[in-house]
This record gives sequence, C-alpha cells and structure tokens, in this order.
Amino acid sequence: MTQMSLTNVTMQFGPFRALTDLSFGIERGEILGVAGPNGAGKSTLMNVCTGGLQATRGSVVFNGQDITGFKRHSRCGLGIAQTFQIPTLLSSVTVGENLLAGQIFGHEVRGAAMDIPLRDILYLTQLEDQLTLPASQADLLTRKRIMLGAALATGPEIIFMDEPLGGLNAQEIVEFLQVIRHVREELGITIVMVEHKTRALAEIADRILIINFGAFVMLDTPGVVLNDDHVVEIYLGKKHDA
Ligand SMILES: Nc1ncnc2c1ncn2[C@@H]1O[C@H](COP(=O)(O)OP(=O)(O)OP(=O)(O)O)[C@@H](O)[C@H]1O
Repeated sequence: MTQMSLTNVTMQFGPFRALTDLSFGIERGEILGVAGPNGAGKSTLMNVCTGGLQATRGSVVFNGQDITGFKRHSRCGLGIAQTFQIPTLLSSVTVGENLLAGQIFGHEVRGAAMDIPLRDILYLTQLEDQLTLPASQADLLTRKRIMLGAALATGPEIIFMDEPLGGLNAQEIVEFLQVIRHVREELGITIVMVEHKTRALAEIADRILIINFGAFVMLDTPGVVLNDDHVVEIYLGKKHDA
C-alpha cells in the first residue's frame, strides 16, 4: 500500500532545476534505497519529502493528504522523520537526554499517543549501556545510533536517512545495517535511505530508486536495478561501489 507518493515533482533553485518531473510511490513498511551519482538530486529529493524544501511544482501526498506546502515540523507531526549525514545531536547532554528531547518534540507536534517506549528504542539502537554517556564523547557509529534513536522518539511512521553509512568502516556498516533492519522488523516503520554504498543498499533495500540529473531513471528490486545496463553506465561502468 502506497504511503507517500510524489507526482511530477520539480525543484527549481533560481534558473537551476535540481529535480525534474519526478513521480514515484513509497510503500508502507518497505526499505527504499535512493541512489545516483554526485549531484543527482538525492538530498534535494529527501528534503522535498521531509519538508526542508517545498517543491516548486508537483505534489507530495502522505497517507492520502497533500503535504506539498507543509514545513518540516508539520510533517514531523504527521509521522515523517529525518536523519542527517552528519549527526545532529545535543552534544552537551547525555545519550538518554538526546532521546528524551526527541520524545518531548514528538509529544509537542504529534501527541503522546504515538510514543515508541524509550526502552524499546534503547534496545533497538543498542544504546542500553550508554544511557548516561555524554553525547560529545560518543564515537561516530554511536552518534548515528543516537540520531536514529532521537528520530524514533518522535514516533514516526517513516524515516528518511541521508547517507547513514557515510564515514563508517566495514564492520560498523554491518552493525548499523542490522540496527536499521531491526527497526523496520520490530516497529514496521518505512525507511528511505539515500546512500552511495550501493552494495550495502542491495543487501538491505526491498527496492532501489535511481535518479540522475534530477530525473527518474529506474525503481525496482536491487537485483534488477544494479544489473541494468543503463544504471551500470550511469555509475561509470562499475556495477557496485564499496
Ligand atoms: N539550495 C540550493 N541552491 C542551488 N542549488 C542547489 C541547492 N541545493 C542543491 N543544489 C544543487 O542541486 C543539485 C542536486 O544537489 P543534491 O545535494 O540534491 O545532490 P545529491 O545527489 O544529494 O549529491 P551528493 O551525492 O553529492 O550528496 C546539485 O547540482 C546542487 O549543487
């Protein structure tokens, strides 16, 4: 069942068009990977979905409601959350207080009824033993877990993750993919991941969307997408990166 749909979305920055006539749907409960070369428009697309940007033309519909003109906090109130490539944390407080801040914000915009218990979030993000750790002392993987935990604490139905694997080593990628898988399995939350690491994306995603020069190229299962001749060509002849 389609949870979010974009129809003919165009995003114009002055004379520059970053997204052109993009249409596709996100299915409830899926892990959707979004890939494409540098500058393809992936982050712009994510922001058009989460409210960081409002599409110049076209529409974004979530759970049957047209949210095209809604700002980020209004979309968060409807259950749309986002995590960023560089973890945005409250670094002067503890891990637990970061999650609490997410929950307080979620209560404000979304209401307490949508709560995911903090103990479940701590378990899923594997932060149970780090509740009192000052966020400033956390390593990169832990910071990514905290950011995901804080996003979960707002009680979302869908989370958009911008390059969640950026900066992680091979072992950390395996660990964080497992966390993301558990979040989807245990909470049924839809996850949309913008990611350059297409091999990792192929392991975790149900479907992968490829965009190039702001335009739709393909949306299908990883096996079909990453073996498609046109997609391979877009990636300069390489079938997979790291
Ligand atoms: N606020 C803005 N004003 C003008 N141009 C912008 C703005 N934001 C993005 N762009 C341009 O839009 C295009 C798409 O950028 P975007 O960051 O969405 O690409 P991307 O696929 O996420 O790239 P990368 O993989 O390098 O992160 C780029 O050419 C970028 O320079």
